[in-house]
Amino acid sequence: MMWRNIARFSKTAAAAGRTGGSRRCLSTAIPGPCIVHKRGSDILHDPWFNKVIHTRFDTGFPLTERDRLGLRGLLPPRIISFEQQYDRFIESFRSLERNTLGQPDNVVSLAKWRILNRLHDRNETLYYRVLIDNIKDFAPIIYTPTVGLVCQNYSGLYRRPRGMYFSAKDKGEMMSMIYNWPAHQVDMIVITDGSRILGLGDLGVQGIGIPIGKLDMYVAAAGINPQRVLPIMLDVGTNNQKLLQNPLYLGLRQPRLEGDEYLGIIDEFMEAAFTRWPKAVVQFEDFQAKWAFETLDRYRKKFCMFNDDVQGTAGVALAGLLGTVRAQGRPLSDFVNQKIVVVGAGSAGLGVTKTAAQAVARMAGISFAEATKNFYLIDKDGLVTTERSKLDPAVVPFAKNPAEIREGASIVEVVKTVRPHVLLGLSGVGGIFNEEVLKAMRESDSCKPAIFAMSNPTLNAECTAADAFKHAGENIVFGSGSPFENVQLENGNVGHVNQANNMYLFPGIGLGTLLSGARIVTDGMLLAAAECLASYMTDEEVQKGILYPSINNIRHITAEVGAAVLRAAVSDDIVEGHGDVGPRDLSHMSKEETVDYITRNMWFPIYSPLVHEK
Ligand SMILES: NC(=O)c1ccc[n+]([C@@H]2O[C@H](COP(=O)([O-])OP(=O)(O)OC[C@H]3O[C@@H](n4cnc5c(N)ncnc54)[C@H](O)[C@@H]3O)[C@@H](O)[C@H]2O)c1
Ligand SMILES: O=C(O)C[C@H](O)C(=O)O
Ligand SMILES: [Mg+2]
Repeated sequence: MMWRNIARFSKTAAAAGRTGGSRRCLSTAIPGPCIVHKRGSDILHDPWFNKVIHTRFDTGFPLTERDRLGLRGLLPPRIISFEQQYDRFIESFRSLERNTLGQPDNVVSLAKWRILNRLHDRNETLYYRVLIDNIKDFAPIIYTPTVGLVCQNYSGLYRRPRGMYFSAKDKGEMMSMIYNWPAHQVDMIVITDGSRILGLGDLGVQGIGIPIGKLDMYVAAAGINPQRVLPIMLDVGTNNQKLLQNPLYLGLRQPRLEGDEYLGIIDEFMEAAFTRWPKAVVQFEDFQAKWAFETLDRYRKKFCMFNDDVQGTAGVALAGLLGTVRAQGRPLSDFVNQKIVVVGAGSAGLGVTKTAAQAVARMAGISFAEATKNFYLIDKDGLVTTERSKLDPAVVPFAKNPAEIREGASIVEVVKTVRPHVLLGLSGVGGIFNEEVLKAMRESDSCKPAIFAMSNPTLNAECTAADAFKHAGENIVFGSGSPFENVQLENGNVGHVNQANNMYLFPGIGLGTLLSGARIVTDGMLLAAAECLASYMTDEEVQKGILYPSINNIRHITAEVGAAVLRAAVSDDIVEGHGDVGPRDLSHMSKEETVDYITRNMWFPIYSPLVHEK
């Protein structure tokens, strides 16, 4: 049963195999050799080359390889295949599930994270293979929601260093420090300063779990070679008093740097990273809103970077919003008439609202100011109106006339007055879409009201899926940032849960950018990614309330998104090519050829014969 899964993916491996000479350990149907500069026990301690499963000593090194690499005698004689190792790991995972039945959710989630992390530490090939083949089961462990718990308990969990740390104490040293990273080539960097980890707030240096989890998704979804990813923690201090007082806290014990001092640290890191790896793509992740916007503005024309919370989330939400129009059985052009209430005006909420209003402006051929008419923005002080003092300039276009609804109106007041088609939460406040709010959505002007509770992790979701269907009605469309089970409805139907998470876009944005060799990430590339996701589902699926593909198809959707991003980069005339594939080659590729090019460049985990070279 388990093995059938692998066989299916082996076909993908074959399809993804012919990638030219630029990568040494690429997957092929018959795997080519992998050059290794180590021998003997050094190989066994390197998770990239190691073929030993972590829970037992069963080893995948054949005898010839043991001879070649000086391993003979260092391992017990029995040899088992990759497939047997795979099955053994899954068996031990399932037995852990059985043994922890009935224990508290947090305990079970962390136990599952530990067993996967141990495999990650010991044998990357097997780790990524089980992750790819079982992405639906394992994404909630290595990514949202468990990754939040891991960050909260970070000091006691990580057994091996992973990623790089640049702290305020490293000022002036970063250009040389960056050369301490052992890999010669880096393709994808995910960086955080730990200031807004999911909806959990400032977790300081413990936020490193987020770049690690995002990069695991890059490997699983986009086939980025795991030897070429780099998680980064910029430690500029923390304002979390509990952490500052915790003797076990591993980060700098000082309040966060602000102003020019803060920017000086990030500037120095960016210069260092792009000096060593000029072709890398940098993803900013989980920065508090003011720095998310400021750094995006500061770097987006200068470096190849994007902010996932602002831009990735906006694209996924826009695809979801367009999907809700289709779910109502209305033409897409009706999007311009949808009334949308967004709760949360931070990096994600504002990014979504702005992008959706831009889409309305484009579709209706009206100005951005006119397009903001149907959007209502609510933050911690309630509805934003022009009466609000000290309005953030980015919020100004969305501020309502207080004569229409009062300044600071609550969510329920706004929902009752506006009767919106969509209620979308990016507030980080768990349960804020309470029974009263959800019941008010029954009076929506839409025949299929949409509720998006996009905050992470699960406890921070604005409502649960079950509550949404129970209180707002069985005809709603539902999306959440963290996974929930589908809901069995009283009318006999299934209430479908969509995971409205930026994981559907960031891997394709990163991969398409990388393989195009684009100098920067343009609005056109981001829009192409969102449009690709929006058109991915069939009308039939959308009518059932299924707005996004199953996570089991994440590699396929990522290839499509990556191709759309690449083609938009070609249209924007900013591509420099990748490896042997130049800008002219890219511009001559048809849509299908681009998808094929992207797919062939996805790394796939299989054991390669190791050949020693001095
Ligand atoms: N699903 C996804 O793909 C995705 C992507 C990005 C962010 N998120 C989630 O969105 C949440 C917010 O992220 P962010 O970066 O925008 O954070 P942020 O801190 O920048 O913004 C939070 C916003 O919520 C508002 N808010 C706080 N309490 C509120 C309340 N009681 N009522 C109404 N509004 C309130 C704040 O005023 C602020 O405008 C987090 O939980 C994050 O995990 C999800
Ligand atoms: O990390 C996620 O799951 C999505 C998003 O980037 C977030 O910050 O919540
Ligand atoms: Mg994020």
